[in-house]
Amino acid sequence: MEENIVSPSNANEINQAAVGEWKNNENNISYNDNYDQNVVETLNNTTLSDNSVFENANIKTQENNCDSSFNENNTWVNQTEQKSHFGNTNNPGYRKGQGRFNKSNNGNNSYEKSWSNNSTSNNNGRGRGRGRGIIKRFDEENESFKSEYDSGFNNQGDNSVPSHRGRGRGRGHNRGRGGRRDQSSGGWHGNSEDGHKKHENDKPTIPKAAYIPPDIENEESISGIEAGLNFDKYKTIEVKVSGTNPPQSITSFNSSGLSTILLDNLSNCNFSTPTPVQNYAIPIIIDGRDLMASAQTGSGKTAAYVLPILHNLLKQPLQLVFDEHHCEPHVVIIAPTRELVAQISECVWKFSKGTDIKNGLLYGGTSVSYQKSKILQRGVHILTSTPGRLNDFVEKGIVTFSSVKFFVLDEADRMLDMGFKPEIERVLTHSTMTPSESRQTIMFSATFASEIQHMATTYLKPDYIFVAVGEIGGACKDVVQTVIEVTKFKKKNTLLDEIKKMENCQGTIVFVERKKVADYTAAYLSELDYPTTSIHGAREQPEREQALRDFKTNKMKILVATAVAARGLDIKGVNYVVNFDLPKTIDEYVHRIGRTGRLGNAGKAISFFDPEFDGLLAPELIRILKQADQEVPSFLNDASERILLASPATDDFNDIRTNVEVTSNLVATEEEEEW
Ligand SMILES: Nc1ncnc2c1ncn2[C@@H]1O[C@H](COP(=O)(O)OP(=O)(O)OP(=O)(O)O)[C@@H](O)[C@H]1O
Repeated sequence: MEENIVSPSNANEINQAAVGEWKNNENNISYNDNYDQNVVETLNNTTLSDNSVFENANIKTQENNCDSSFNENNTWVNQTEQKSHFGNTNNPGYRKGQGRFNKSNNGNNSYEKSWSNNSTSNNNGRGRGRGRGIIKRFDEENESFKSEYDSGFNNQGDNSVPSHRGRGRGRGHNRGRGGRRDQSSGGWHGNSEDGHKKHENDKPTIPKAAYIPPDIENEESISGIEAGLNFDKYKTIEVKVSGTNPPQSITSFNSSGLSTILLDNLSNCNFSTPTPVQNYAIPIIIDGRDLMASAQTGSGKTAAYVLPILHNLLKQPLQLVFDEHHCEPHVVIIAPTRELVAQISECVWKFSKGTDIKNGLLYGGTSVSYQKSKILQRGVHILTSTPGRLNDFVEKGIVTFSSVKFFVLDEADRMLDMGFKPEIERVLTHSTMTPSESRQTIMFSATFASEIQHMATTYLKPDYIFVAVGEIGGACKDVVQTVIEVTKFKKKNTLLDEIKKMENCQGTIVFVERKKVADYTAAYLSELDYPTTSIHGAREQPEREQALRDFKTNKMKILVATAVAARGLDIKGVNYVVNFDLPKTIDEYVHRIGRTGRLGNAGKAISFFDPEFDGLLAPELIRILKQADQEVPSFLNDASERILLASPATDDFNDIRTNVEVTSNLVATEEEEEW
């Protein structure tokens, strides 16, 4: 099928779904969230699949399914299931909902005032219906397809996000404002009449647009965060190294032995002093050892593996292996989200500048044919990818692994948890993959639960080195953490209060659990004149990237995000992280609040704790607060006591191996070295 190419310039024109249930009683706008907490766990246990199917599929949307019976054989579902490697459909996640509408975003990628109860804005869309059925939906947080138990309908005219329909009939709960926002009139257009007719008559087929992301413009556009006042405090963090004969750590880039061209690039990027994780990881990787490393968020883990890998490639140049049909990268880096893959690839780009090293990237939501032609045009030494897209290319024989010398898992614990593990296993057990003895396997994360470490050892050589900078899974101490007790119905007002208290809300990320709450919250804040955008898995890729760009360039002050933005994203000037909804796991909390307070800069995290829903997190939250020398509010202690009565706290952990040598603070000081 021909791809419908969308370039960044017209990316904004794609509409996106925003779902939620609104009540607008004149001046009192409220949101009715029928969120069933229990379904989240189910959703987390769903299958992995490949996002690129999107691009190969003709997606049929059903518009405004008012009072209609829904097509059970959703085209999208069928397209998905035809792909046998998308595997397990036995484990559907179910999400309950009631009638709801989709609301498209406008062309500015923001949520401008748009839904005021204004009779002149033709704001009279009606949606009724209560359909239920198991449907397949792509979940970009997990880059996977999920089956969902969904009711409700799409009250939107030309939504390019596939609609999801099960059987349905009867009355729904939407009122008014569904539909597409027409830029020409600036209002919401309820389009139930039109939509209904189209649904009955022609069921339009909307080809999936294939997006070509913009190339990196220059170093300036991807420049990293500048070191903050607390950068020097990194020196005081305890570092534990375990494993036999670890190489001596370095104390400066100049004495690291890194190639001159890398040193030049480092200096161009204003990297003057290595961070602790760089002090340790660089010599270990240069020395050819496998490595599992944990260090706090924002402490330079990416450069800690990119630099020594580049160094080794430069020291022993490897011929590019490719032809018009396939290529064999020497380095494969896998990360969980698309934006993170792009960011890592930018890091490779800036440090390999001036060398012959070829760098490619693959991620979902973008044109398959474009990415294919990019990597086959000239071959790649280093390929950075999300797992789903990589496996798609592997299945098609476009990428094989016979030449792999380095295999890197960034956010390794996430890559090895239930969600991504099958995808990673598929790569590592691929018939062409070089055996672990013939490659270096490298894993990094700020969090590394011991069960994940156990799993990870399967892929590492037995003599791998383990480096722990500070407490594994600990929060960055430069983030001041505040926890506020608030019930779910008061969160919206509390958020507003907190934003008003900020001197300047520029650089605020608000994390929510659900995509529709992300859209609702972004719309709500925009309505109150706080320029806000959102990033989540139901947004089209161009919109996601535009949202990030708008936030990075301060066009938007606030970014409302789901888990897609929790890990790895390195954005300058993030001053606040607000956990509007707390995540389900403490590791996720650590990653989220780590979007601020990076590289020695100060940051602030505010979390809304709803005792009804967040109680289970209380003991771990207290542990993290204490570890980071933060105040523990009494309500949290109370909540924790209730939980601990049921289950005792877990111990701290380190390297899971008990039979290896452990060295603490192995780093030589500058003085020692000079001496
Ligand atoms: N030695 C250094 N000197 C100056 N800047 C650095 C140095 N190391 C890393 N940085 C910058 O610090 C920022 C954080 O780095 P990076 O994103 O690699 O952190 P991380 O540890 O991977 O964080 P996370 O756990 O959130 O993924 C980036 O902007 C990077 O360019």
